[in-house]
Amino acid sequence: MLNMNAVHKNRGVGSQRYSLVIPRLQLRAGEQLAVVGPSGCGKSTLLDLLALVLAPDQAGQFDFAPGQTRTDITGLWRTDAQSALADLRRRHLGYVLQTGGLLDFLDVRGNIDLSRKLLGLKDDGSVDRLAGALDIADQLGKKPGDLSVGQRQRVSCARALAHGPHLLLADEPTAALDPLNAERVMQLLVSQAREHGVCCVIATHDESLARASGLQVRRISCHRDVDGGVTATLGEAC
Ligand SMILES: Nc1ncnc2c1ncn2[C@@H]1O[C@H](COP(=O)(O)OP(=O)(O)OP(=O)(O)O)[C@@H](O)[C@H]1O
Repeated sequence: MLNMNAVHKNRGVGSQRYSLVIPRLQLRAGEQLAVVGPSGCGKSTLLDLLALVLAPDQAGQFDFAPGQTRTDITGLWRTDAQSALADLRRRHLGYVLQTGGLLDFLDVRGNIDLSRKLLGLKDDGSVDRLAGALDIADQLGKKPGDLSVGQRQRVSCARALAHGPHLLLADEPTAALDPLNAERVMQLLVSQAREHGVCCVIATHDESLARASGLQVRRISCHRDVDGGVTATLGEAC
C-alpha cells in the first residue's frame, strides 16, 4: 500500500542539521507498526512524511496505493500539487495527535464525525459504533474540555478512524496518559485498527508497550556526524 525507498529529509544546517534516512519502508494493508526511539530522533518527522504534510528532500521511491491506483508522492511534491495531496490526506489518512487536537467548539459527536463530514459521508452509524467500542458512548454530548485526558485520546482515536482511512498514523498517542490509561488506549486503538483492517503506524518512546500491544517494532537510531549534525536512520523490524 505504501512504498518508500531511500527517502531523506533534512532539517536545520551545520551543527544544527538533522537528517532522517529511511532506507526502506513497505506498508501492506492491515499491517501494524510501531516506530520507537528517544525524544528528538525523528518519529514525528517520519509520521509527517507519511501524512503527506512534509516533503522529502530526496526519494528513490515514495508511492502510495490506498486502492487500485498507485500515486507517485514525490511527483506530487515536485509539482506542488497541493490539492491532490490534500485529497489523499482527507480520504485515506487518519491522524491521532499526542494531545488529541480536538476542536473545543464541537461536542464529542461533532469531533468524531468531522472527518466524515469533510468527505460528505452520510451518517451510517459508524460514529456510534466507534464511540461504543472506545467506551465513550456516554460522552457524545460533551465538549472536549469536559473530558478526562484518556477520554479525549479515545475520542481522537475514534475521529481518526470514523471515515474508514487506509492508513492510521498516531504520534505518541499515549504519552500524556498514566500507565494504565496508556495501555488501555493503545489496546483499543490497535484492536479497532485491526477490526477495520486499517494499516497503522504508531510513534512511541514506549517500546515495551508497543510490543505488548502486538505491534511490529522498528527503531530509529541516531549518530553524530563529523560536521556536528545528526543523522537518524529507520532500522528494519527488530
Ligand atoms: N521545524 C523544524 N525545523 C528544524 N528542525 C526541526 C523542526 N522540527 C523538528 N526539528 C528537528 O528534527 C529532529 C527530529 O524531531 P522530531 O520532532 O521528528 O523528533 P521526535 O522523535 O518526534 O521527538 P519527540 O519524541 O520529542 O516528539 C529534532 O532534532 C528536531 O530538533
